[in-house]
Amino acid sequence: MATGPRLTINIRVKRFEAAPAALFENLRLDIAPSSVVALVGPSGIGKSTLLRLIAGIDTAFDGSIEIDGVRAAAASTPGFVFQDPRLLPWLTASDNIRAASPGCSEQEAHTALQRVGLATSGSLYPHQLSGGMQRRVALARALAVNARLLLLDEPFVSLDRTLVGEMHLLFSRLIAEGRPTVVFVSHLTDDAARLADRAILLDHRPARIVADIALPIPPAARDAAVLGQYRTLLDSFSGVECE
Ligand SMILES: Nc1ncnc2c1ncn2[C@@H]1O[C@H](COP(=O)(O)OP(=O)(O)OP(=O)(O)O)[C@@H](O)[C@H]1O
Repeated sequence: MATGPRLTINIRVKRFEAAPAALFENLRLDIAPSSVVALVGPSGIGKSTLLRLIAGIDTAFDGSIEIDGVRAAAASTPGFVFQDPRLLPWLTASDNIRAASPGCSEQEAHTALQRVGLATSGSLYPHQLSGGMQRRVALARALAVNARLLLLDEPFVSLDRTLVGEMHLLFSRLIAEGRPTVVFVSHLTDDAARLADRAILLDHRPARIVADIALPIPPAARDAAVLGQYRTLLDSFSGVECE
């Protein structure tokens, strides 16, 4: 079975020009292959920036980030899911996927859509898709780019409760099937309790890891009692919002 890569993060300094203080200083994080890591922390702490650094989109920092030993900026592009779907309105769902992934055939785009339950929607344009379907296309697009490493920035934000539940199930299934390495940002401990096998809580400025919590029971085996325990555990460290 395919497994995701190892991430080795060693940020000596990350500072935005004109910012009074560094965002990160001496931040070290080793992420094991095929683990699912939730990045949790207050707004503005640097979670999205950390995802962009891992993705190699932002290279303006002192230190190194390696994906299976290869510098992030030179490694295979990860699958990235943004807070909003960012679909091009003039392209069909299938062509949106192909546009993000040069060399992706129609058949491969179809397979990616099939994996997110949209096998019959490839010829529809974004305005013909519901909000939840657009999120699924965005996920299919990320899978087509790189199904081994997924970086997700608040992938469930502004979805209603039913859709969030559906997306949790979809992610759990895809993660169990493909065993990718996943790093996802969320401000809700519920997302981490349901999906992650490790939660990293960031706080302070420069941001520090204030808790590194293992969530060892596989997501499929987490019943209401386990989820309750995990949420309580995560809230006790983070003080962040819980659903
Ligand atoms: N391109 C940029 N130029 C200057 N400052 C930036 C830039 N991107 C982010 N920042 C600043 O870096 C800090 C961290 O931003 P980031 O978006 O990474 O935080 P976050 O933890 O993801 O926040 P949120 O949960 O609100 O999305 C913020 O103070 C933000 O203003």
